[in-house]
Amino acid sequence: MSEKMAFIGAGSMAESILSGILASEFLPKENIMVTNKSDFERLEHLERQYHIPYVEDKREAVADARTVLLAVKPYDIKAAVASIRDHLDSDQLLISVAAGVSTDTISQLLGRDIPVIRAMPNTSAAAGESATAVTKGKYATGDHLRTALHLFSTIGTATEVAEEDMHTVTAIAGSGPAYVYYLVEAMEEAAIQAGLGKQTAHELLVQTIAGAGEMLKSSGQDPAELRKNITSPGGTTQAGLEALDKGNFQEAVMSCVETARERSIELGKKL
Ligand SMILES: NC(=O)C1=CN([C@@H]2O[C@H](COP(=O)(O)OP(=O)(O)OC[C@H]3O[C@@H](n4cnc5c(N)ncnc54)[C@H](O)[C@@H]3O)[C@@H](O)[C@H]2O)C=CC1
Ligand SMILES: O=C(O)[C@@H]1CCC=N1
Repeated sequence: MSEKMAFIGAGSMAESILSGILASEFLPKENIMVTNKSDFERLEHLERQYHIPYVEDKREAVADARTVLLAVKPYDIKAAVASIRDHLDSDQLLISVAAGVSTDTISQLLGRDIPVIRAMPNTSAAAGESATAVTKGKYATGDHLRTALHLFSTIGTATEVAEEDMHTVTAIAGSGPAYVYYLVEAMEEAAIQAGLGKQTAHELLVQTIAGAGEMLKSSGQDPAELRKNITSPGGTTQAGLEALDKGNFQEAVMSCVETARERSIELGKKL
């Protein structure tokens, strides 16, 4: 079996993962095949951008692949699995990144004992900085799990979680980057309204977020401690945090995570 990898679905998550894989040199571009449903513009974009040959015939794409990565929307999973099911063997590994969709559901759709791993990466994979959680289905072995952990560790961190925790993981880590970007958008807007140039505001915020992330990673301090180190009594930070509290910041964020988690559960049930 070659080390080839086939992508079923050529959208933003597929692009983030494959660009991360290429940058990390986990696989050369010749070993990656990408298919899509009907949007050939996406395939042409990937070919132009990453020189990845696209394949229109799914049989051709999966026949040769050791790993098949399913990166279609949850509502397209049924059709996508149906289109590859007959071309898969039990010595191949199917990895799904679809939000909410359980490994049992995928196994049922496959109707065969193909090993399945469910993964939840995020788009920071493109920068080698995804926080990916993985869980294994009933036909997947420890070796399959290690293969998936290895693959995702080339594009960030990779952690095994229990399948029941995947909805929570999706809410905080899969969707998480979007909440950070939303915060940055709001801070940028406030700075611009106060008269700061857009570019200056943007550059300061990018480094502020990256620096805070680095402190969370490397300081050994928890977030509350790091926050307290910045908050002088009666100072600017305290004033700002009090305004956030007035706007029920914590409740809003907790409701954001809980609502995203519930949506993940719904997406899995809708199939
Ligand atoms: N975008 C993100 O940040 C993340 C997305 N995910 C999951 O990744 C999956 C894909 O999401 P996106 O890339 O954002 O969606 P997208 O809409 O950008 O891409 C999905 C692609 O799948 C293709 N497709 C649909 N049906 C197909 C079929 N039967 N065969 C082959 N290709 C087919 C579509 O043409 C499209 O290009 C979703 O299930 C999502 O839950 C997981 C983690 C993060
Ligand atoms: O919004 C979504 O449904 C997907 C799953 C996690 C991030 N994007």
